Amino acid sequence: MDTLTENTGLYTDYYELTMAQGYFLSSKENEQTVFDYYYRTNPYEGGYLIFAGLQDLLQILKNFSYSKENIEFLKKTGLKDEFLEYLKDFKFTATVYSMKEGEIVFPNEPLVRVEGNIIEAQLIETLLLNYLNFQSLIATKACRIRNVIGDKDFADFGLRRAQGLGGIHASRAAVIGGANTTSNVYSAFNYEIPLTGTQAHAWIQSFDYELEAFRRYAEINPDSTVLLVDTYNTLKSGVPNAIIVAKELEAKGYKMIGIRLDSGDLAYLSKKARKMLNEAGLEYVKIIASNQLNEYVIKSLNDQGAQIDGYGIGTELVTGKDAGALDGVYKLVQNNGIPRLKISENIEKITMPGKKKVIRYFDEDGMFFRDGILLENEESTNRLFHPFHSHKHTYVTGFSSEELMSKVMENGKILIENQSPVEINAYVRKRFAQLPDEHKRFISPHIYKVGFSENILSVRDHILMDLRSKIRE
Ligand SMILES: Nc1ncnc2c1ncn2[C@@H]1O[C@H](COP(=O)(O)OP(=O)(O)OP(=O)(O)O)[C@@H](O)[C@H]1O
Ligand SMILES: O=P(O)(O)OC[C@H]1O[C@H](OP(=O)(O)OP(=O)(O)O)[C@H](O)[C@@H]1O
Ligand SMILES: O=C(O)c1cccnc1
Repeated sequence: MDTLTENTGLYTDYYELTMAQGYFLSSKENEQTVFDYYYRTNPYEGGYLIFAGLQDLLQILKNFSYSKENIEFLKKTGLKDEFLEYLKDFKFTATVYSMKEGEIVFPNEPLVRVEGNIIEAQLIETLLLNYLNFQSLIATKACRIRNVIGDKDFADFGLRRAQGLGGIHASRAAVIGGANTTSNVYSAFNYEIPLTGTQAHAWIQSFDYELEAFRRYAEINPDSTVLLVDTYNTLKSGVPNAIIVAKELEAKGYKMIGIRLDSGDLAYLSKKARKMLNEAGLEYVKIIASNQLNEYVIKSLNDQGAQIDGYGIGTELVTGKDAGALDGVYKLVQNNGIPRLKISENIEKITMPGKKKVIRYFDEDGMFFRDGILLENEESTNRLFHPFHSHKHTYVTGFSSEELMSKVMENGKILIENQSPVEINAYVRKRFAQLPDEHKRFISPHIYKVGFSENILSVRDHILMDLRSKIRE
């Protein structure tokens, strides 16, 4: 499910429409085209990406069409009647191949391949990038955070600081990457995510006494009480009052869930609060921390021996700080059966032509070893090569392997089962356990190697030679 359910064809940049019109008026509308989606640089200076956003994307592609009002609007923008007539009955019917949502992926490998007529494949560029780039960025941030949180609770608190409506997708992606719950009611409803909530300072401020505010909250929510203890003085007022209320709950047969620390030195305060709670026989009361947290602060809190059982994380999670955006791109790699490429001044930006498949090779312990990019019709390869330095290569004969992309949409029909973000996260966890630790570290992670088959490089080099000779002519 998603927020946009019908006539989603305007979710695009205008140049996609002007190109589509151009293809149509040049009688190219039946040309069969292949586009690849991939990205070039891991966000957060990290060593991997969690691929996310696929299910939302497929849903919106199913509804990629134009209403009467849409067509009237497009007419005013200057698009021609003949093309608008074509758009009136437009439906997205291309075939889509993709990595599984939640797959751990690496730069320069195709994550999604779209095969269709040139108009439909072109028109969805912006939408595909908008969905996959953002959710993958946030899922990756969440995975990095989960990596330092271990098995403790991790709630997404981000909606208030998210980039507008992006917050709805951010909460979904946060759970795919590793958050257990969200405070975002809309996303919880839309995507079946477990919902949690404590209370803000306003609740406590609205009463004359902190104790009165705590008591009232516990009376109304006896089996889900988490008390925010830092409104006046965490150790002198908040924690002692929370202990009184926890004891009162105990007398009524309930167990208070926890307290929340939202300012100050979280290591110091959590240790002191733990001691006070334990001395009162409240070992079961959890300490939740929030306040501008990220993977680095949490790692430092771990190093300091902080006594924190769960985290609420907002701003840094849902804005993908400090990456801002994922540089995913969507490039034409084949037209009417002919592999195509794009040359660039920047050698890294030369595209890989043709229909390709991605094979993951595993070492004898089942850990990721290499990813290989082969031509789609290649059965296997013995060696994987660096894209530009052919002396750098690896033998992959004898390694167990898995093909990573499969068909997920055909003729407007979604071919995969709908999964909740929590279910997708189960796959992330399974795969993350197979990623060697050296790719997970925050500082200078080891680069995971993605190699190419000899055949694919030879196709590329032939086209390059051909293009260069044309430029010289
Ligand atoms: N022991 C600690 N070690 C490392 N970082 C910490 C520790 N305790 C808190 N932090 C982090 O330091 C930052 C403190 O920020 P800041 O000074 O703005 O908060 P505050 O003054 O305690 O609270 P606020 O401004 O929200 O009332 C937060 O990002 C917090 O997560
Ligand atoms: O810090 P984040 O990771 O974004 O987590 C969300 C923050 O939102 C709430 O604060 P609020 O909006 O009341 O502002 P505050 O920072 O003044 O507490 C909550 O108490 C967290 O501190
Ligand atoms: O439930 C909470 O405690 C919460 C939710 C959003 C932001 N800050 C806190």
